[in-house]
Amino acid sequence: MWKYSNKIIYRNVSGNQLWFNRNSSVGGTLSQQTQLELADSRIDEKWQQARSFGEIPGPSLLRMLSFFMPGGALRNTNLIQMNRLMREMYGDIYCIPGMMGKPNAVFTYNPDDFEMTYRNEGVWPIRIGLESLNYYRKIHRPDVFKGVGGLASDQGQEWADIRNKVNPVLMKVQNVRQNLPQLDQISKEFIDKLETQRNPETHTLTTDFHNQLKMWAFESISFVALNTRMGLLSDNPDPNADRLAKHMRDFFNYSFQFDVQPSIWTFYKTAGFKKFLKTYDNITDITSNYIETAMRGFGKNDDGKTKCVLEQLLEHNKKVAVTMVMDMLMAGIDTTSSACLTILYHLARNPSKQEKLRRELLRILPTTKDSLTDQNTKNMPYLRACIKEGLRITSITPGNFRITPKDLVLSGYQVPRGTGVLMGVLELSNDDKYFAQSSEFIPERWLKSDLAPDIQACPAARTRNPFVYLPFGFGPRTCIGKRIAELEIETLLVRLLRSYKVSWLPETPIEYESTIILSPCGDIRFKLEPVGDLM
Ligand code: HEM
Repeated sequence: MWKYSNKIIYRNVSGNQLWFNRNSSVGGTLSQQTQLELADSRIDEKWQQARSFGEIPGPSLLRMLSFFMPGGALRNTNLIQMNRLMREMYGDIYCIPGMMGKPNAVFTYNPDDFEMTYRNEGVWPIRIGLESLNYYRKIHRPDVFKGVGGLASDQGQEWADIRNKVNPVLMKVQNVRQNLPQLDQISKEFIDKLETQRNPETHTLTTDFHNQLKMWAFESISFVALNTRMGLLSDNPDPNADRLAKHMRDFFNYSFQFDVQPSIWTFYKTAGFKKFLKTYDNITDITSNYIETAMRGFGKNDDGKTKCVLEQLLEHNKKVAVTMVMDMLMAGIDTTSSACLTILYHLARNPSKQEKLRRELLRILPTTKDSLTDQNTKNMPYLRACIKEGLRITSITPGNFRITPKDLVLSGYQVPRGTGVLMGVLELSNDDKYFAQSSEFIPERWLKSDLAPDIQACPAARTRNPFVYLPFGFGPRTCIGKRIAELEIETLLVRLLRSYKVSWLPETPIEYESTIILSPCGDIRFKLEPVGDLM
């Protein structure tokens, strides 16, 4: 049982002591929403034998701040570089002191710690997410959201209330797969558009491929969430869809600035933060209008068909539907497009693997005019292995976060409840200790059995520890869009690699910027050479 009481745990870096301030909050959001159990402290033998929290390596608050000053070790680094440098300085477990109302955060690169953290996260895992969104919905616009913060930012019972409602709608494979024909149609239109932007002599594109992929991802997720075609892949997109796409881009940039980077907005609403609130307003207004329009069409001509995602969400109530649709749009564009681009890049750099995959795809779609169906997409083991392998090498979410509701022993240290635990999974999934030849793209490590004489399963190249590969997170709070993302990515990759032989043109590897996810950046150029039909 969770009780109403908070404590903040200060860490005395120079000594071994801990001291508690019971009336303070553990993070602004958390203090309002989730109360950490205040049971007796752990006294079992394992806990008592563990080294104290204060002994975990790591900088003091002042030293941490100095790292970001001119000439400091972490000045101008992105999140990935920052974590790597900190790991070099302090080792596989270190602690960063809490600042600006945030709790202390322990960073760990030990899979046993990941397992311990997830196994003890309870039924209402705490992952502090977009605090700006929580502020917007609960404090700035209670008139619209009436106390609902949404999946990404609510905690405790409030989070569980929404999650229980939307799990059957979004996590049930069959319910999500009913969108296959339309997602396939969207992917076909994407290819048709690429054809108009492709130079038939050089086989290169005249437009920004990453941006086109974002439009595909937007069109796909908005169809699933709103049952509406936005027309973003056509020459005449709906003007509101165009505006929404722009606000979504702004949301991503602002969110990095105000939710990830240190910011004073919780104390003082800067002009930049006010613009962010305006962006949230625009997204809310446009999304609500789309929902109203879609609702007017429901009930007509449905001929007993399975209800679409939006109709199913509206059956719970409109508040849940508006919140969830917005969350799907905000979480489902950059993630899916970045993941697709990443997997495509690895296939482009590994032509022999791409050829093996194409053999599978030619069986599924002998001609590009054929459609994808439940039947012909059932058996795509090599494609699924390629997707896993791409996300292993570059998990676009490089780590995951929990506030532990229980006292834990991590890597031999006491970690008191209320502490943030950051699990650096990307580093481990690229470590030869866990995946043999970890820098190589070997989809065969994910196969259960041999597919052909030249496609032999190699599970020995894979770690036995399941906590070292978790691109969609773990447990009751795992990504709610996982099924949708998988369906979208599979559909697009089948269409793209069935239509073109893809190669990577730049001399240098793909680069990433780390914002709220890892996003490909810099010189992104592919060569797309058409592949003919079998007959
Ligand atoms: C390749 C694409 C994607 C990746 C790699 C990804 C990854 C993740 C991860 C790692 C989490 C945290 C899970 C945890 O804490 O255990 C998460 C949460 C979430 N994702 Fe995704 N995601 C993707 C696509 C999507 C899509 C398409 C949607 C839209 C429905 C979505 C919606 C969400 C939401 C709403 C949450 C918060 C869930 C909660 O706290 O209950 N994601 N995602």
